[in-house]
Amino acid sequence: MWVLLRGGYPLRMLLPLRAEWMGRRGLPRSLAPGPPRRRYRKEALPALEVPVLPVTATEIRQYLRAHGIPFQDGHSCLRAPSPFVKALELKDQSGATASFSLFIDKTTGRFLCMTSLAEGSWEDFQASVEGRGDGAREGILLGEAPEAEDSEEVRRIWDRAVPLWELPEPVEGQLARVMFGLTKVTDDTLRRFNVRYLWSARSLVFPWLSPGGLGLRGLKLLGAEGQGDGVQYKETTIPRPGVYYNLFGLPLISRRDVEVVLTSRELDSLALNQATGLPTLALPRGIACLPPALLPYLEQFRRIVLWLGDDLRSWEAAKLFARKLNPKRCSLVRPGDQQPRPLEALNRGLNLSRILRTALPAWHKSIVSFRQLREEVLGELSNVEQAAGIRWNRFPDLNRLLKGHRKGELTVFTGPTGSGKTTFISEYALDLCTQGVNTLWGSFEISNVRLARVMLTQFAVGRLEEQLDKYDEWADRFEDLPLYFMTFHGQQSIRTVIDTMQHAVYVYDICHVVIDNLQFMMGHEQLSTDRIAAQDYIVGAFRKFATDNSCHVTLVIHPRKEDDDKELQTASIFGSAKASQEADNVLILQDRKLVTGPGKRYLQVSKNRFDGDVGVFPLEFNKSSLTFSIPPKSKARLKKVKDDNGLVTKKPSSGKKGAVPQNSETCLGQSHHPYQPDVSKPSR
Ligand SMILES: Nc1ncnc2c1ncn2[C@@H]1O[C@H](COP(=O)(O)OP(=O)(O)OP(=O)(O)O)[C@@H](O)[C@H]1O
Repeated sequence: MWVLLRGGYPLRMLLPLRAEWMGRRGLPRSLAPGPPRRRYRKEALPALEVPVLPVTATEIRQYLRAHGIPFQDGHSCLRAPSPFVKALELKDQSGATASFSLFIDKTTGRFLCMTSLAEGSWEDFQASVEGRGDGAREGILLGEAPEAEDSEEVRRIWDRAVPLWELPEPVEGQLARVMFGLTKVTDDTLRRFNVRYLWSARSLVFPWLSPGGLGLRGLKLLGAEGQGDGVQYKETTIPRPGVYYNLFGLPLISRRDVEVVLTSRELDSLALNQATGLPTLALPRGIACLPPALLPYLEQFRRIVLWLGDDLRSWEAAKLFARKLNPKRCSLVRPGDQQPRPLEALNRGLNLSRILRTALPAWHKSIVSFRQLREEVLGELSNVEQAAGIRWNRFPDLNRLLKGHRKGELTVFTGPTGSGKTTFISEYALDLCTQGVNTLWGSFEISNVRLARVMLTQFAVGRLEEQLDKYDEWADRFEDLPLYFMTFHGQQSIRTVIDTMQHAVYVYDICHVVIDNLQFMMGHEQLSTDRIAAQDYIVGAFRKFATDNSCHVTLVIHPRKEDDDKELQTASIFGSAKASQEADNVLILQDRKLVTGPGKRYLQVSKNRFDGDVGVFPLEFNKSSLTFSIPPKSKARLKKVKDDNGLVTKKPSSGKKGAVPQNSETCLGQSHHPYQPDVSKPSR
């Protein structure tokens, strides 16, 4: 009997939020479309103390060759005969292809057998091949997983939902079509994709079906609400988003299809398929992520066109996903006026096939001409606001100075010991995370539990100690944030940390990594020259990582020892000038009072490569919610100082020319928090 599976290497160093400290619903769940996965014994999941090195595609190939296992090199996976098929005595139904039904992810080594649905880590695979499997300890295939906890609810909703044309009141069907922009989508298309409507929730219902179309694994409900002139859509998935892995449209894909169009919404897939007749698939969580667990299902396609949406964020997501899918087989539809998202294109009477023909190859050689870049530049110029990045909800002054949070940048953050660096950076990252920025935390100094407690308090904007009855409500919402933690504590080697970050980018589409703080990667060098050289090397490694992976890295660095009564400057960052040279942004938490301010801390942007705006704004700390916010009607003013070197020139702060008035908005003490994702839910 073949045995599987324990978590693969890097997953052990990454802690998804739900895994340990929130794990009320932490049942093992399968990660890919298809019938329920086979489970392994939970107790077979050992806590790993010694980090195992990640595997490379070359090592996987060498291993397979050394053990006489034939394989085919695919786009993102290697395909090999599945030992699990033989072990389970499953019939090989369609010849050679089915016999090569084991997909091994080239980046992580994780495997999935498409026939038996056995899955596991690279180590599990090796253990199985080498016959090291001691069934009891490693976890024997237990047969079908028990029914998921939500399955009854899924079935109940599905049974109550009906096709749009079967609604008792035809006018309801018409109304729904208008709300969802489906007036041009035919009944036939809706029937093929098995789309229903749940009248009581005024929601469309998209099923998550197994590849054969037989089993029902989950549902996505899409509600629409009129808002002003437009319509606001709201998605609900069962199971919850973190484990909803439905490639919508999969049952309609034939084994012979060699081309597919990926969309970010089910409605777009319907429109595209109807207008072009091409196979289409919708990603389960839109542009938020492309989980590697879905990659085996996309291996058969020689060409993949990504048509994800009509804004810059969709375009950026398409470029990132193409890397994972192998850019050589990907083409991207660029957003533009005449290239809106597919459903809108259908409704506007545009020719969708023609738009698809304009898709640009995702693959670039290392040297490009301006001709290849000109469209990209135009995209940025015509979407200036989006190109400036994601704006903070809680820190409007940061938006004024930095304009937004952009991919691929390195931010260095410093401040005196104990000034509140971790507390501030936690809220700064949380703000972005609640807006869908997939975030990875490396907290080497304080434990993940303590950090998560701070974050949860900031998320709820209040002390939860005194209202434990609200804990679950907040924790449930917090759990759905795309937030992950490295499980490192104390000194770590930079190589291990970068490898783990790399893995997280691949698996969770991480766009923001927070490292608190750099000193924990510097080893134990005693000599100050060694320490400075070590720091330069580490800063260089993070810089390269940010650029290569289009991922923002925020790096906390301690300042050098300075006079207590002096303000910190860019040059006060510990080490050589390398950190501030490599950084795109330098933020300093100053704990000396503003000259004109009320004795509060303030944040200084002392370097901003994006457009050069630098300056300071006051922060007010709220001890019960652990949040920083802007004091209402503060007399303190924002200083805007431009300096070519990125160094701050000290200037008197009040009443100066060029000063920007302080935003008087405040979030504290309000029962309604504009930055909460869903304010109508729990009360405080
Ligand atoms: N502005 C503030 N005023 C008062 N207390 C604060 C403020 N900011 C943070 N704190 C509190 O001070 C303590 C230390 O904060 P934090 O760990 O964020 O500081 P730090 O600068 O990261 O520390 P270190 O230099 O040790 O890394 C925490 O208990 C936090 O709640």
